[in-house]
Amino acid sequence: MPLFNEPNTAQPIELHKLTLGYDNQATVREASLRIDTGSLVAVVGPNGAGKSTLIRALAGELQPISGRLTGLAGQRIACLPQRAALDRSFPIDLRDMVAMGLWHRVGALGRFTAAHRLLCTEALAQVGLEGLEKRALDTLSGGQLQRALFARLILQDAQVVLLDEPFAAVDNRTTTDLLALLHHWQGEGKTVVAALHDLSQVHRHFPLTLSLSRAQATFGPTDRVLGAPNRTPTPWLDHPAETEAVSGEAFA
Ligand SMILES: Nc1ncnc2c1ncn2[C@@H]1O[C@H](COP(=O)(O)OP(=O)(O)OP(=O)(O)O)[C@@H](O)[C@H]1O
Repeated sequence: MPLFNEPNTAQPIELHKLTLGYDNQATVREASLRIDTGSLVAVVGPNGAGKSTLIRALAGELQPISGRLTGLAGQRIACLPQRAALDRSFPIDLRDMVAMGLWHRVGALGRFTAAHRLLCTEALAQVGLEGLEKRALDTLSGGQLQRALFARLILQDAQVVLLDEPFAAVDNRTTTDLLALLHHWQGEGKTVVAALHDLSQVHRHFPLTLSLSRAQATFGPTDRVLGAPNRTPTPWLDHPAETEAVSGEAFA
């Protein structure tokens, strides 16, 4: 059951000759593609190919070297970074951490009401953590913590959900449950983009794939981008990741 009933005003995300990188070195070069609203997209590629870089750009945390990224302005975007930066020794309980997802509703000066508390309880129940509201963060297992971070994402109720390796070092049961949540979000019309390493998981759950290799982006239906399931070697093994220098003139 959705916790919120707001109209979904999401728009397609478009990359127009988008070049991303650091210190004028292109990690993703001149990518042009369109991600329709309600898409479930895997971003794959070898280590260092630029998956996190792309997620950071979509989250608005990294400015392009050149090109444009459109369709994200005015949309609520939720991003779960890789190995989510969270100090587990911070003295708050699980409900307080999850409640941060309600920031857009409560605001800096707003009052945290009984209705907000109930939303936290419901979100925790949706990820299988009912009854653990008062638990300190440092008493949670890795899988429980990841479930809690997804409960926070539920409360963020974003139109675009960005996930950087959300299932790394997470047990199978948790992964299965959280994948179901991704499908649920897609069913609600949210756009979900997740950087992933497990290609069989991508084949099973992600209809669309954006593959990054040699700074090039290839986007389309997963079977077309990655080949048939269980194909070996992985598509990019012949082409190890590299960055390309961006000439000042070319991108002036
Ligand atoms: N803050 C930064 N400053 C400079 N270079 C960076 C920075 N962050 C990443 N890079 C470089 O950009 C390239 C892409 O990194 P990125 O983290 O996006 O790759 P990735 O595909 O997510 O890798 P992995 O699968 O290992 O997480 C790498 O060469 C990396 O060293």
